[in-house]
Amino acid sequence: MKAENRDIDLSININKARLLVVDDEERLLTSLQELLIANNYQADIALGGKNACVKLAKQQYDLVLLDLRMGDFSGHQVMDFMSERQIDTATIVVSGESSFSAVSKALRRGAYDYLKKPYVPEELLATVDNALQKKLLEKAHNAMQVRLKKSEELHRYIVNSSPDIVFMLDREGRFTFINNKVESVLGYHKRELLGQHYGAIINDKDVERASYIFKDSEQSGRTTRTIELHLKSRGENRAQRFFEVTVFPIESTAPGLKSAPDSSLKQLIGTYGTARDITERKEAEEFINFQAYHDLLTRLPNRALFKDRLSLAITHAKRNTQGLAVMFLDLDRFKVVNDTLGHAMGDRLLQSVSMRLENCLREGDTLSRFGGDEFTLLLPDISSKEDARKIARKVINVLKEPFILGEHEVFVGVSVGIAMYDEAGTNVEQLIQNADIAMYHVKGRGKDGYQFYSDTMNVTSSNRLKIERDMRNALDNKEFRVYYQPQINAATGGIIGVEALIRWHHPERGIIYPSEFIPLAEETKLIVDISEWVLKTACAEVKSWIDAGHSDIRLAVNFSPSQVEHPRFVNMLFKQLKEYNFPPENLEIELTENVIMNDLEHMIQKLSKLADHGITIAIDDFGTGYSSLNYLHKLPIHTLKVDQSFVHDIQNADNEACIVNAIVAMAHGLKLNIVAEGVETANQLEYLKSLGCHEIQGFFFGKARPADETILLINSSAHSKAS
Ligand SMILES: Nc1nc2c(ncn2[C@@H]2O[C@@H]3COP(=O)(O)O[C@H]4[C@@H](O)[C@H](n5cnc6c(=O)[nH]c(N)nc65)O[C@@H]4COP(=O)(O)O[C@H]3[C@H]2O)c(=O)[nH]1
Repeated sequence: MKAENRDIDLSININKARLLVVDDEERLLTSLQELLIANNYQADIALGGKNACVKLAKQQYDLVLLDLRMGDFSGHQVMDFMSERQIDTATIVVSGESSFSAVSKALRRGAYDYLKKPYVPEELLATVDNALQKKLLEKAHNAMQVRLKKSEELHRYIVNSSPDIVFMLDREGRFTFINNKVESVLGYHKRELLGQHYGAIINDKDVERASYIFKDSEQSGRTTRTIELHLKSRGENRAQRFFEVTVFPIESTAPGLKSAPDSSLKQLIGTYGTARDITERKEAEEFINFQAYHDLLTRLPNRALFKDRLSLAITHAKRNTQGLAVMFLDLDRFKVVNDTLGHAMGDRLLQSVSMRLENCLREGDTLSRFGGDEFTLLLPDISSKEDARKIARKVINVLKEPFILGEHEVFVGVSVGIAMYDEAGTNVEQLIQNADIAMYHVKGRGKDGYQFYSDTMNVTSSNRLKIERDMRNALDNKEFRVYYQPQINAATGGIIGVEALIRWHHPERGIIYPSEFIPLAEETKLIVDISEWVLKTACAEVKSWIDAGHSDIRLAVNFSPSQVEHPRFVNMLFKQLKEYNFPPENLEIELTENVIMNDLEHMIQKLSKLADHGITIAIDDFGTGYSSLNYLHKLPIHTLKVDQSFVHDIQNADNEACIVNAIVAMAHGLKLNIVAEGVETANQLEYLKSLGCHEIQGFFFGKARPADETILLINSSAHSKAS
């Protein structure tokens, strides 16, 4: 209560009120002063108008009893003085003057009352009391007005400086109030919105949701409702701002609002609401969400999102008895780019690869970056292997084209493993893992290409683990053997060399061929130990044949990618040759094109060292992989081995358009030795001979055999040559 009245000047204690009596008649002055003092007022006197002005200027009075007609300075002049100086003191005119004009002049100047001399003391006292009461009320009223104004200003300030848009709507949804915030946040002037329907500022796609919430809040009574909406704004860069809008209904009984005719009845008269700009928060949330499910470099879905989509696709495929394919993609030469051109270029390459891949996919396919240079591809609704094959080829071809990174032109290949639902798995993990296994089979041969997962790749991980364990033991248990396939001089039919091919004599499964375990050995890096063993064994066995008189016999050995990529590859090889005293010129190492292209610069150095020591180098499976002429002349290569798929294409001796023609012609042009692999028929042999291909390998002359059988063959070949 005290606080409330603080602004009201209640200084007029009527009994203690300070009065000024002004008259030019001294006697009258003192009698009036005495009367007032006797009635508990404080009363000063001023003799004449001028004296009154001096006193009024110095002292604040609650009431002036003022004579009008005074010689020096009239009562009217005193009143003018008061109004000029804004001296807000109540005035009662006590005068003998009773002309209408004098009285009305005094009242016009703000006199409270008029008392004609001579007056009755009671009448004067009553008039004084009355004027003081009136002045007190007036003061209280003024103070209340000031407080009200301040309070209104404060509320206006609070509402307008709210961080939110604050608004009120009438029952029809038209703005009846909106704060200034709407101008800075949405760019509207509030005048243009008042009277407009709220729908005018709601983004079209949100209008329906909004109408539900606004209606609902009216219908359900008191409930506060919150909704997130896009509001339309002025200026293009703000077009997509997001707001959290909270609304609740206003009832007729709400404080400060006009009551309904029947005030006992609560009626809804509109809606009150706030709209908070949550664009930044939304964007941050979206970014966090995006980050959780995407790879930030390529902006592709990440592993988690891929698995999620695959899981949905599997459910869909099950329900609709449809197929789907999962592809596991691994870039073949990414490491080289990253190591030689730096990570920034590596990143650019990954971005370009993603873009190319995305461009060859359909809507509904999911491409994800699985990590590093690995990508996975989900192709829903694929029912035939043929369709999957087409896409795999497309993917391979699209990445075969060179990538321009700054001033560099780089080539990357891709190895693609494919797992078809439900043949290669029925759940997310199986399909991804089997596509990965299939990809390793492609990698194992060091070439870009694709391969479908098949059961022979050893389906389950427990199976993989078993093979891995068995493979580790196989070396200790001496279960590996080196078989030798003869390489024949087509003109003479004599054996000029042998290719060492590993076989695994598994105690339970019998002979296992390299295609079944080499990829896993490559994946687990066991290949290094196995290859070392093959080289040692073959060197030892073939050396014994050389020592037995077959001094020209050539030993061709396959080298795996991880073996060749090893930094000490050259030294290790020399060490082994030395250990078995194996003549380097009798050794030919077989590498696939992609092994070479994986790290061309280092490969040039490494192979040059080998060639300097007399070791010959053959490109295996020529024509299936990278097939770029560009590198051939940079490398010390001696032999091209035509891949057996091209040899199989030779149907008869007048076959004209086959690829073999081109490869042989090219090898001749580059003065390279050429070995045709996989020769199975006389027709093929004849045709190759006619092209000038003089070294032949294939079942036509014999499969790979154990060492003891091979030396017999060599002996007999040498014998027939001699005879
Ligand atoms: N259909 C048909 N096939 C023929 C014919 N002539 C030869 N072959 C087979 O073709 C493959 C030729 O070897 P490759 O291309 O180097 O391909 C080899 C090679 O890349 C890899 N490999 C074999 N031994 C080793 C090894 O000791 N170390 C490494 N790193 N890889 C090896 O495994 C692959 C497969 O070896 P194999 O199963 O022994 O299969 C051998 C051979 O048995 C023919 O007339 N018709």
